[in-house]
Amino acid sequence: MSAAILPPRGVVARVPAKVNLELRVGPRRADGFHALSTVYHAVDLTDEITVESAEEWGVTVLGPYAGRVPTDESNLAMRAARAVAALADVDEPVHITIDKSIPVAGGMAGGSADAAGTLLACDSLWQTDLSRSDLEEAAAELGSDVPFLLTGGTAIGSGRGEQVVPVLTQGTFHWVFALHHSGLSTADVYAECDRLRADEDVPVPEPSGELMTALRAGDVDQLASALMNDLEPAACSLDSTLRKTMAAGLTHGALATTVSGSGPTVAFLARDKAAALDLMVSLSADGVADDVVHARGPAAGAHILNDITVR
Ligand SMILES: C[C@@](CO)(OP(=O)(O)O)[C@H](O)COP(=O)(O)OP(=O)(O)OC[C@H]1O[C@@H](n2ccc(N)nc2=O)[C@H](O)[C@@H]1O
Ligand SMILES: Nc1ncnc2c1ncn2[C@@H]1O[C@H](COP(=O)(O)OP(=O)(O)O)[C@@H](O)[C@H]1O
Repeated sequence: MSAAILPPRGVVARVPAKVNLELRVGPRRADGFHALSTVYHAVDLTDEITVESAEEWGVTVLGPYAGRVPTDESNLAMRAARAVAALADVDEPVHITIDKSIPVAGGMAGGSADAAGTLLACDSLWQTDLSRSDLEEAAAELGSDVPFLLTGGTAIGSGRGEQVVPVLTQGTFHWVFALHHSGLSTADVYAECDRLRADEDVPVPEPSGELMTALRAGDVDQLASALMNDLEPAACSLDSTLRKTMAAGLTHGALATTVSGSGPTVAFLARDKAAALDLMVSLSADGVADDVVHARGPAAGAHILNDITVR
């Protein structure tokens, strides 16, 4: 007698953080967003999202950054769960537990990552018949970089960042991230970027060929010379400590540095794992960041780890 196939009581998803290898910011559009050309790169610094059937809707956040994440309806994971319930016409409350390692408001899409992981976990828990494109559309409505976190790997983002095309990447790249727990508001950094470029004629951005060549070849030195982020001056203008952090990493042998997204996380590219670990020790000794972590890219996008079918 085959065991009955029980629907899962809970589902666990893992989702990566991201760094922007290239972030070209165009003019602000009529809808308030900026036209972007960016190259996203997922790294194996991850959050784990557990979604379980419950008597009422709720969110719990675990980990070192828990105190800085809302647990009401504004939580991006809760907004994602509500979105799947509405799309699939489901009325079954869930409790969402976020085991968080991705820094909050750090420029690594931490909240967007949780939204992407929860979209997948709820879709699996409720065994909906939503298509991948249904989930991608829901992701784009939750945030401009949420669709990339469903995809993972390395990809070109355009539009406001929600249009994602994967990019062929050879090899593994070793990164060191210098975290600043103060955080920066993404909207404030974009506004500061506009202020700093007020009298410039800002072109519609296009991806650079040098970066694509470096990624296809897995050439870390060519990648180092291709990193760029138009939001870097704005992030540094709002957080004056970033330039000191960036300089320290270069002094200690990082191949290159860039502010991750809207910051304040500072990303350093290392030649290999040994160089990354040495750089972590030096940066920690310098005291130029609140925390220093090593991560590798590219990493997989949001994916289901397992179903919890315990009754
Ligand atoms: C800056 C980037 C770079 O990848 O990442 P983070 O640093 O946030 O991780 C993204 O553009 C962030 O994406 P995301 O955080 O999803 O932004 P959204 O929630 O869509 O928008 C938040 C706010 O950022 C500004 N915004 C966002 C995207 C965009 N193309 N232009 C903008 O001007 C708008 O003020 C918007 O109200
Ligand atoms: N699940 C979540 N994880 C992190 N931040 C969240 C979450 N839900 C809502 N937020 C709010 O979203 C804001 C931006 O979060 P985050 O995506 O981490 O920033 P960034 O895009 O700079 O990485 C935070 O200030 C936080 O209050």
